[in-house]
Amino acid sequence: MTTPSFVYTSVPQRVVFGAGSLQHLAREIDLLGARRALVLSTPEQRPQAERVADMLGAHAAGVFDRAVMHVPIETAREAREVAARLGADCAVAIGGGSTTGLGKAIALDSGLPILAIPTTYAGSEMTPIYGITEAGMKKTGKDFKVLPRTVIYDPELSLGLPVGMSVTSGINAIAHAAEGLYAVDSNPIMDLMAQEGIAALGRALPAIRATPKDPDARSDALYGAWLCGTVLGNVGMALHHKLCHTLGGSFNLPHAETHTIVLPHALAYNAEAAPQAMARIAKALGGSTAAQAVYDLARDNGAPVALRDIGMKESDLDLACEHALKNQYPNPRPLERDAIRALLQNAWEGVRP
Ligand SMILES: NC(=O)C1=CN([C@@H]2O[C@H](COP(=O)(O)OP(=O)(O)OC[C@H]3O[C@@H](n4cnc5c(N)ncnc54)[C@H](OP(=O)(O)O)[C@@H]3O)[C@@H](O)[C@H]2O)C=CC1
Ligand SMILES: O=C(O)/C=C\C(=O)CC(=O)O
Repeated sequence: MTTPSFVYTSVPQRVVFGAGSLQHLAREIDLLGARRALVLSTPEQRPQAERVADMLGAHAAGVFDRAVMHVPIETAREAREVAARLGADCAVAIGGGSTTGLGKAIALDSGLPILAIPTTYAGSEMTPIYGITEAGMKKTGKDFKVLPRTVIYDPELSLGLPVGMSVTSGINAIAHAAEGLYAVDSNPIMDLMAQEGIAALGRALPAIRATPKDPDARSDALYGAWLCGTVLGNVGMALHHKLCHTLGGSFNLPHAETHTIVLPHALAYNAEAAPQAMARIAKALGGSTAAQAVYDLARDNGAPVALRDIGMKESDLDLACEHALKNQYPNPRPLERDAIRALLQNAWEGVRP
C-alpha cells in the first residue's frame, strides 16, 4: 500500500499523564508562568475544585463553580468578569467537557492560558474547538487561543465517574476517532492514534462496568480519550458529529448519550463509502462490522441505544433531518435525504444496524 499525500500540523501542548499526576499541578502552573489561577468546575464538583485551589495556595485566585453543559453566553460572561476582577492569569478547568468549555470561553475573550484536568472522556481538552450557546443556538468555532496549554490526566480523578456516564462518554470519544479515520484531511499519525484510542476504550469500558474503581481500566480509558480527543482536534468531523450537534442543540438531548446512540447508524450509513476506516474500527473493537461493534459495546455495557429513550420525539425526526441537510459538509457518502431520514428512524427505534 502506498502512503497517500497528507498535511500534518503539530501543536504545542503539554500532557502530563498518570495515576497521581495531579501532584504536579503547582509545577505545571509555574511552567506556564502563571501566578493567579481561577479554578473552574460544575457546582457538584466544587469540593474537587477547592482541593485544587488548596494545592495552589497563594497561587489560587478563587473558584468559579457555575459550569453547565453547552456554555451559555451568560455563564461565559460571568466567568470572564470574575476572572478579570480577581486578576486571574490562568484558568484551571477540572471536570468534563462542560467545564473545559467554560475555560475556553474565558480564553477566547482574554487569551488566558488554560490548564485542563479532565475527569470524563469527551476529549475537549485536546482541541482548539469552542462552543458557546446564545439565544438557544450553540455556535462552535476554532481558535488556537482556546487550546489548553497543559493537560493533566490523572485516572484517580475519574474513579468516581458513574459507570453510565463513563460508557457514553467513552463512546463519545470513540466517535471522534471513528470519524477521524474517514476525514477528508486525515493523515497517518491521526489514523494510528484513532485506532489505538478506539482499542483502548473498547477494552476499558467493559472493565469499568465490571469494576468501576479498577485503576488500570480508568487509566486505559483516559489514555483512549487523550488519543481520540487529539484526533478531534486535528482533523474535520463529518455526518455523525453534525447529526449529534443538531440533536443536542435543537432538541436538547444529552451530549454523550446522543453520540452513543447515533454512532452505529452513522457508521452504517458511511460503511460502503469508507471501507478501510470501517475495517480499522471493527478490528480495534474486535467486531465483524464497525457499526455492529459500536452498537454492541453500548448495549452490552448498559448504555441507551434508542433516541426515543433519551427524550427525542418521533415527530421531530423530519425537522432533525432538515437541519442535518442544511449546510453541505464533507462526508464519505453524499448526504441523501431519504437515507439520512432512515438513519434517524433506526437510531430512534434503537435497531441493531
Ligand atoms: N470543544 C470540544 O472539542 C468538545 C466539546 N464537548 C462539549 O463538552 C460537553 C460534554 O462534555 P461531557 O464531559 O460529556 O459532559 P460534562 O462535562 O457535562 O460532564 C458530564 C457528567 O459527568 C459528571 N462528572 C464529571 N466529572 C466527574 C467526576 N469526577 N465524578 C463524578 N461525576 C463527574 C458530571 O457531573 P456533575 O454535573 O455532577 O459535575 C456530569 O453530570 C458538551 O457541551 C460538548 O459539546 C465535548 C467534546 C469535545
Ligand atoms: O459543541 C462543542 O462544544 C464542540 C465540539 C463537540 O462537542 C464535539 C462533540 O460533538 O463531541
